[in-house]
Amino acid sequence: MSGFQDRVFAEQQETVAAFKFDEAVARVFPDMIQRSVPGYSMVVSMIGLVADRYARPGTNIYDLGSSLGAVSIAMRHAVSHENCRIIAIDNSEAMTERCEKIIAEDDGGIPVDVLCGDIRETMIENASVAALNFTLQFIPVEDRLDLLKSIRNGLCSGGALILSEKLAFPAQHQTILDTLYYDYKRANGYSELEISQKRTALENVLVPESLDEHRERLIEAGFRHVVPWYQGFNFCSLLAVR
Ligand SMILES: Nc1ncnc2c1ncn2[C@@H]1O[C@H](C[S@+](CC[C@H]([NH3+])C(=O)[O-])CC(=O)[O-])[C@@H](O)[C@H]1O
Ligand SMILES: O=C(O)C(=O)Cc1ccccc1
Repeated sequence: MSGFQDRVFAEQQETVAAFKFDEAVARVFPDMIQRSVPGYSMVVSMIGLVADRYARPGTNIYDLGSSLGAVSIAMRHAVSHENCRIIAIDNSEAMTERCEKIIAEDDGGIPVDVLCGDIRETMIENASVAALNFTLQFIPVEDRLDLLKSIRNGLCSGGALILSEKLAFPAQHQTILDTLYYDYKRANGYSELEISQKRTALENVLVPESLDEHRERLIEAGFRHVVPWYQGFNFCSLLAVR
């Protein structure tokens, strides 16, 4: 994967525009996400492991909001079942163009289709596994339930959704976790200016919700079990089983 350093918010901007997954972000994305999401690499590789447990032969495996395809690559190396197909979808052309090339250079066994499109308009079918790895947080809150229902309806019985998100907490815990999260960013080389400009850019774009809100919505969408399996500061990952 490309080795460009994330300097997207390094220079003072007169007005900070809303965060977009454009060319500038896609170019530095591996560095940006690695330095911005505690436990990102581990979560991605664990998704491979979880996918192999829930995948069924002859089914589809969805990577929703795939960015550069890190989750698709982890899954295609970890899943051992016959005749599976991975479908990686993202609505950023800058991401899917790069993702196509990265997937083409990877030697994993399972075919991966990279599609540029909106996951809210994508038909999920014959699926045993779906991953929303830090994607649902960018979907407008009012659209989240319908998306989860469409995933649930496309999953076979016993199929799994892996949902990773930045979480919101009650005020006192939020303060503690925000402090630790900014420490994490600083420890990864981000300046105060970068931290503050990115925070502004993400306002109303990345909208975190509480663990209870996620749990309740997943149950309302028809998932039987919701199991939190990872938390690093304010980031978590849940396994929801149909
Ligand atoms: N409506 C939408 N339809 C399709 N894609 C969307 C939509 N909205 C946002 N996206 C896409 O969701 C991705 C979210 S990043 C996922 C990381 C990846 N999963 C990873 O494991 O590396 C998370 C982050 O950057 O924190 C971006 O590529 C958006 O273009
Ligand atoms: O940087 C942040 O504040 C985040 O919440 C994580 C992130 C990572 C990559 C793109 C957008 C947000």
